[in-house]
Amino acid sequence: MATNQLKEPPKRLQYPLDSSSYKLLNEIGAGVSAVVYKAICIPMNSAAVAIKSIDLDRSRPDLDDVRREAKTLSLLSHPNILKAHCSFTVDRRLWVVMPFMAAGSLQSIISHSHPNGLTEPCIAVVLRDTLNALSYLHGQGHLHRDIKAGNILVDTNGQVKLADFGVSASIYESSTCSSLKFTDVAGTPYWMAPEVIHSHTGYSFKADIWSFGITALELAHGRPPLSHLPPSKSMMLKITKRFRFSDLDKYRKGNGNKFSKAFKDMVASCLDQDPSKRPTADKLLKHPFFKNCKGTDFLVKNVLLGLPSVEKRYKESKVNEHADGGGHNDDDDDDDEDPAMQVKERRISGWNFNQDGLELDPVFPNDDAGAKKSELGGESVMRKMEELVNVGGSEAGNGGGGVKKREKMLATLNVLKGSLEQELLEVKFLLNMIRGEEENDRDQVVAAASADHNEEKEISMLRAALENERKKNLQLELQLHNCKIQLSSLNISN
Ligand SMILES: Nc1ncnc2c1ncn2[C@@H]1O[C@H](COP(=O)(O)OP(=O)(O)OP(=O)(O)O)[C@@H](O)[C@H]1O
Repeated sequence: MATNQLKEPPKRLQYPLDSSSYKLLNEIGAGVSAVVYKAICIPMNSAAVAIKSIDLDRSRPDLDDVRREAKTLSLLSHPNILKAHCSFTVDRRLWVVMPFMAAGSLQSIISHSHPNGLTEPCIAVVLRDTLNALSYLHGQGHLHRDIKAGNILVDTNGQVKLADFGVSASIYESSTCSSLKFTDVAGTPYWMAPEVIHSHTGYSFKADIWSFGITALELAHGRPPLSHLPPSKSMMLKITKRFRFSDLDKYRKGNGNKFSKAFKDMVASCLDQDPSKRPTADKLLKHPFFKNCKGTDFLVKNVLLGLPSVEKRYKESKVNEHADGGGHNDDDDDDDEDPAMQVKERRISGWNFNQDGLELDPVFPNDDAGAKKSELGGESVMRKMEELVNVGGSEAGNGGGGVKKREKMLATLNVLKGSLEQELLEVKFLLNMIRGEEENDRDQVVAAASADHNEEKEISMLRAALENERKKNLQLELQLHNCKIQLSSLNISN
């Protein structure tokens, strides 16, 4: 009606920007550099709020970036996006005041009540609403950069909202946009897309889609893939370099069969190694998996009913953590391992999604597996090339058969070339990692002046590792060079 159209839009309530207007009630969560509290806002009729208090010394944000981001955020509005009421600094902490989502995050729900994951119809509701939020964000030209169950919040009425947008983007990212810096502050890179780990090109919309796929696995299995690996400063190396077989067994749940083909297909499309092949959020929303998706009341009946409050769950999780002896040891590094265990480790060059098992499979450099990615290690590449050259020489004058052989060689050499290029990228990535760690250690040694023996030992070990990687790099460049010569000579003779 005309009268309705003339009505002023409801004014947004301005939450006070001073800490004395708020009363902190309980701690309800904690991340690497932030603590989340349930609180009340006294001048707002004691309305319940959640306050994320971020340690600015640990997260080193550019406050101008935070302000700019907050301003952009205030212009966004979507039912599935949690918008902060306001933010302000309190000493060396940034307080982000948000609506209180009484059921907490999906991560806290599954870790408390569904350790083996949610059922598919519940997953569908959560993922559909998350995709609605993502589709809106991407449509407005924004990335989320931190999609995970810990950032999907639920209210008691089953409403699902994506949180931490903007805050994570500007606070947790260094201005140089180096994805490796992520390990300093944000903890675990389990949700990171391969292109974000392996290159310095940074984030794209499709990296959000990869994280969305990992979140689907997290909701289905109760935790993200590889999360049993202890968090430590070498986390990135652990993910990209070595893999313990005992961990592989622990990780395998063997429950891939309980999931529908539609779900597996939807996750597989998000976890394509090639970002350009991953669907957009809009396209995903049309996937058959979301057909006949239930409403939010379904979540209330099947997940929220009987669930203890978020504060109670957090308290219990703290008690359990203490009983377990504090969980993972941060300094846990496989280098101290029993030598027998080390033998069981192999370098890995990446991860492939295993659609049937609904899990990630490690890719080992020496696996032949169709030689479609970087599975070929340096030595076997050389052997393969020698074989090819020998075959090529003896077949050269054999008319039609020779041409066919040559085409086959050409195709194989192209695969080898691709494989070497990828291997080279990975070695470069490792070199950067090692250089970064070496620099950090060097700073610490200078600061510690008296320098204890262990650190020096560690540095020399890192130097040796760096030297090894350098040699390997050289060798790979050489092999690549030979491969290119081989290819161009074949192209010319064809
Ligand atoms: N607005 C909110 N309402 C209710 N609970 C919340 C709210 N924000 C966060 N929480 C709870 O606090 C927990 C920790 O939040 P935080 O944002 O620190 O989580 P995280 O994303 O897992 O950590 P990090 O972002 O540091 O990796 C969440 O898992 C959730 O249960």
